[in-house]
Amino acid sequence: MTDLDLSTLRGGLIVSCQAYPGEPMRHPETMTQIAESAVRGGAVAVRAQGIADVRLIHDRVALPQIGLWKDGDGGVFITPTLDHALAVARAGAEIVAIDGTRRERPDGLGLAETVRRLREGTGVLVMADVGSVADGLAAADAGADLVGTTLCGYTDERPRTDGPDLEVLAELVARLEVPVVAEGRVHTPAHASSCIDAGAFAVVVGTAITHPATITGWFAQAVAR
Ligand SMILES: CC(=O)N[C@H](C=O)[C@@H](O)[C@H](O)[C@H](O)COP(=O)(O)O
Repeated sequence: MTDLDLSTLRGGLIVSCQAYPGEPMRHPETMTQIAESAVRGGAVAVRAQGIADVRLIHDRVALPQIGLWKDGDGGVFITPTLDHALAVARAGAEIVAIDGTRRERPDGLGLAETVRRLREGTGVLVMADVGSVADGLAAADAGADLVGTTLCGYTDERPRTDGPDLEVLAELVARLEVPVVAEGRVHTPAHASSCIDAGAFAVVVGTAITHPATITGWFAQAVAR
């Protein structure tokens, strides 16, 4: 059962601390150090992937955590089943992020049933990662506590915008009562600020803060002649 007061996240920066399979930084200790650094920088919460990372960050970082478990990289892969979600909750995440699209889930459960059973079993809050306005409306109907624009540009419903998908963000903000979190391709402080201006409840930044290989690539490209 979480006693997280969501208002502590309002208007704040959430830092997503993730490394991908095969990468040098893919280690719970490393991701925990990144999360500890995010605390120093003023994050209000962190987001982390994988049971070992979620557990260690829960033990060591005194901030609320959005946990997820990525399984696979195509189709429904962000905490794809109820069992994945229960495991993330048991590892200590106060908020569990799950795929919140309208696509069929690998365990055949609907989103509403997944949300209900996850919440009943653990008392966590549920963040639905969505790829479109239609997804977001359906996820709120299904009972999600928060809706994130995380999957906009990663399903076939939206183009992959250069920067956050402000159009989906603003429309969800206008149409939903639950908090809408901006996530995905927030690459600069100006992007983050524009998400808040569009009404985001909070802004998640991953790559631009915690993924040095990509950031290095941006700079390498800028100096290339
Ligand atoms: C689509 C997908 O798999 N998104 C993942 C969700 O947890 C992460 O790989 C992203 O890094 C995260 O959403 C933050 O976004 P960005 O790294 O663009 O700031």
